[in-house]
Amino acid sequence: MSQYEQGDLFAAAAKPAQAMLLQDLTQLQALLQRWAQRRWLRALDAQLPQTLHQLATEPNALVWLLTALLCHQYGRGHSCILLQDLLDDPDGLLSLPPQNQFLQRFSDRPSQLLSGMGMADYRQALQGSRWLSTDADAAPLVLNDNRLYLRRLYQAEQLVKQQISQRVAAVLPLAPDVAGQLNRLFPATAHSEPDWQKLACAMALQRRFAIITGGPGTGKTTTVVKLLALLQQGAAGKLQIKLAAPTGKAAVRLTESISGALSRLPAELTAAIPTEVATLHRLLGALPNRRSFKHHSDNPLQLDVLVVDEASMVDLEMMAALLSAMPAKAQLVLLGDKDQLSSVEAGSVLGDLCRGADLGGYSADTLALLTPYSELPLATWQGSGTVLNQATVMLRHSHRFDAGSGIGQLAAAVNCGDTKAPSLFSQFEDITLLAGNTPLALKATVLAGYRQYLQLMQQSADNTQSGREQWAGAVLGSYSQFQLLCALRSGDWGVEGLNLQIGQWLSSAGLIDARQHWYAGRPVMMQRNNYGLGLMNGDIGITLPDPQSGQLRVVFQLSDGTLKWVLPSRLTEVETAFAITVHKSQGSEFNHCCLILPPDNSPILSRELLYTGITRAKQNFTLLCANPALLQQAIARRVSRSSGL
Ligand SMILES: Nc1ncnc2c1ncn2[C@@H]1O[C@H](COP(=O)(O)OP(=O)(O)OP(=O)(O)O)[C@@H](O)[C@H]1O
Repeated sequence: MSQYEQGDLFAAAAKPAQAMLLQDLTQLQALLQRWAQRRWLRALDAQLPQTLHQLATEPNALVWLLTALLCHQYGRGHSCILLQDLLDDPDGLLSLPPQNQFLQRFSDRPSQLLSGMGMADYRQALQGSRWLSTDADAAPLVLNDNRLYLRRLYQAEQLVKQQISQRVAAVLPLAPDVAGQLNRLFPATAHSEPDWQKLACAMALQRRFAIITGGPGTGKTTTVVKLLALLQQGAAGKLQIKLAAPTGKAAVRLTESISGALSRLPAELTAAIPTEVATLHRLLGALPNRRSFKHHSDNPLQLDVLVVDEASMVDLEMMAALLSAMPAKAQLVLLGDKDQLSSVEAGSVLGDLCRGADLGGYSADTLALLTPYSELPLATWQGSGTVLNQATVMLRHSHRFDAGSGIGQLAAAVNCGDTKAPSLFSQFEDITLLAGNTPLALKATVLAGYRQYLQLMQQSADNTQSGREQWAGAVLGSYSQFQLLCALRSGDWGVEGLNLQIGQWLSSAGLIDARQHWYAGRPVMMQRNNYGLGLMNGDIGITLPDPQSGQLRVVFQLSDGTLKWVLPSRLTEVETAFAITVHKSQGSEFNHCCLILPPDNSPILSRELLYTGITRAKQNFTLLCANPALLQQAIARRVSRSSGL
């Protein structure tokens, strides 16, 4: 009999009923089922302890509970549970009860169940468990420094740490005339700040791993193109350079922006730089129905330099797969905006890697690498930053948004937690706040936003191949002018409710006929990667009547710019995309973005969510918000994901 069953663990517990529950597996299982029925946990979370128990019996109910909670946290994007956080604020950490139920009173909240527990209780329970990995035994849980992991995630985190440390340790030699070349590509300016683009280039030239982070329009692509030109010039032969992005949509965007950046450089510098961008899954060679890839440490990628854009969307396991497939001598450059929401899957890798990047935190050695290329002294950026700070440069000046741009000002104010940000709406024309009567305002906004592409769709295309492609391309282009974003998935204010409502409004306006599940004009978003079709999670297509056959097809734009026509019946995992979550909008930009916030407070409303939503807009941003007080609360709230990076 374990100590739990003897009851001494709960001797000091204030709530005997909860203590009983943690001594009795049957009662605990019933509790997990109850939480799953309330949709507090996924069925998978409640089931995992049972599945593990069948493989290796575990009599301790506390271990069962921690395992189910760990799986729940993994589903919410956390790589691990910090046991101290679980002790301090279980309900807040676990978001149980969840966002839409948190105002109700429940007597079986985690805080009540776990009250009276201490760190020693957790450690004692876990260390006695067969589910905990030891040096000799690869079990499913890992306890490291009071962080509890699923072993897969722990291994991925270790691999990322180890690989990056190794890559950052080496300093690569520079070509003799690199200072002159950098000066030609980055002419001196009268700015009072160092030229961070030039310094990012100087840093990445000398490292096998570098991160160039910055907000929208800060010149990440411009800088990386110059970097690639310099690397190629300094190389003995032609370099194998590859470009990648986490989603198809992000790949299309990078292709466009790389082509734009190349056109601004002299042709002799750009000849060897590719414009073709692969998704990470394709680059690594995803294997059907498997987590592993064709390329890994024993079969590395064949390349000299890899640039990965939109790195904030790369989750921990993908980053581990990518790093292990990198040839030891090759250079990896990550581009991304560290302040955006993290990946949908577990991990907040870019955010974690860039922690402290705002301050520089450069060691004397790193400053010695950068100083020869800076017109201004860099002493204020010296510090005792992490190993990763030594490979990271943050671009700080947006060249896309000038001082007259409300989008740029609003994004910056939200990002630094300035609660006066809402006052900017009255000062700029490109940002609009619609507070108060939200349904009416929403209806007017989406009808105006989606009318144009639907009317274009109704103009028939000619029957020729080129006529069909031109028409479909124009409809897709027109769709991307406007997008409604929301914070939640379920409920009236989530994607589910909003898509239904918008479908009805557009039908009443005669713009679509939504009586069938598939109808002309229905925009859909892929919810999973479909390698057979070459479509990735997050890709948006539009259902169109094929002018040649008259049948409905869903048309997607691929990363090389071509269109793919797919039979609707082949698309099983798609959702209507009149409204999409901010999470799913990452990697995309729209001329006009409208973000709608729910009327009630919710932990999901955060600074990162607002910032990511605002920065999806290129020309106009509208915020629909029934309760403006929520805006202040969202700006003040930060997302934090547990990880050991
Ligand atoms: N140093 C600079 N001086 C003037 N204009 C610049 C400079 N750097 C970049 N730009 C311009 O700013 C715009 C945005 O640059 P770029 O696309 O490189 O930024 P980005 O950070 O990659 O943007 P995104 O947020 O879309 O990823 C481009 O029009 C580019 O020409």
